[in-house]
Amino acid sequence: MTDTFPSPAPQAAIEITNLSKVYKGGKRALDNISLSIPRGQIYGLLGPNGAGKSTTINILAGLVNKTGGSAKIWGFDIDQNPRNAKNSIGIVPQEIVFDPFFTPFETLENQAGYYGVPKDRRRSMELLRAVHLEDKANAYARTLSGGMKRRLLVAKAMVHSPPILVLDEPTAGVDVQLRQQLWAYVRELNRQGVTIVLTTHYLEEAEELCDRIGIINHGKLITDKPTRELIAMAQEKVVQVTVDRDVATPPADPCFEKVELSDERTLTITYMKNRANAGQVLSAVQASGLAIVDVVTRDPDLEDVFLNLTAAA
Ligand SMILES: Nc1ncnc2c1ncn2[C@@H]1O[C@H](COP(=O)(O)OP(=O)(O)OP(=O)(O)O)[C@@H](O)[C@H]1O
Repeated sequence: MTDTFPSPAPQAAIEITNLSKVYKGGKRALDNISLSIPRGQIYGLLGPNGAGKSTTINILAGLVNKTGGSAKIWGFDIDQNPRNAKNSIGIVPQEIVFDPFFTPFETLENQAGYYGVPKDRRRSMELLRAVHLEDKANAYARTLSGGMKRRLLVAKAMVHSPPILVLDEPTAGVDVQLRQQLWAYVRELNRQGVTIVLTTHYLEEAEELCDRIGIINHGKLITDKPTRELIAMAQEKVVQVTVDRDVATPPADPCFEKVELSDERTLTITYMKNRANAGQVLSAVQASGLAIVDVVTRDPDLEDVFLNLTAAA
């Protein structure tokens, strides 16, 4: 598939430089964002409600006019080369919008026509199969469930075989099983060389899927790092220690950030990994006269990082 993509094949699939957006009425939705999304990755754009994620994507889609900065899609500047920029990207919007009187097959054929894909190069049935809608090919779109409509939107975004697929909150309202199917397809596209950009509220989803994550808050990019590095930034660690007898008052120690009694014999201790390590924490428990029977640790996850970063910004 990759060799059918438009050239040049740049290092960055998307390059955003000092991008700003002030809406009519004065709302500054994006404040000087610079971001480079590497080719071939699954990139997650995260942020709380109203952070500016959809604004960023809508600028790339040509649906919202930026008020400052520039953006390149697959090396094509969205102002200087809008046609090639548009042909290089497929966008799955947050809102479900279809003409309800067309069937899924017709919807894809119409979209292919819009992009000027010749009839012999169209892949409508193949795409419907890929998103598990083959048996609905000739049903009216209005009879599809919400999850089916969303999968049809993904197929619709891929009719012109773009090298970049952007999904704006693709799994909102999609049940767990369909979500898994959707991600399996997205992963498959990525394996075929398609760069994926997605926005999501589901941190677990981003953590599981994305190679790299950018976090936007109040229109500013507050971090942009490989997922693993981001998770390593979480400083809070939690260790649960089961001891050999009932405890009335939990022990105190300077290396504990917080200590709670989860039950009579279980201490839940939070410590900062830049200031203490598990060995020190356990020694402190033993030094208080308690013998340790069991230890369970919990690794920090993206949620910890996200909360820390968005609270600090
Ligand atoms: N057409 C508009 N006119 C004025 N303000 C807008 C418009 N669209 C969005 N905004 C504002 O710009 C800010 C960013 O909105 P945006 O939709 O980009 O955020 P988001 O990160 O996608 O949020 P969500 O996850 O809720 O979709 C918000 O404060 C929003 O209210």
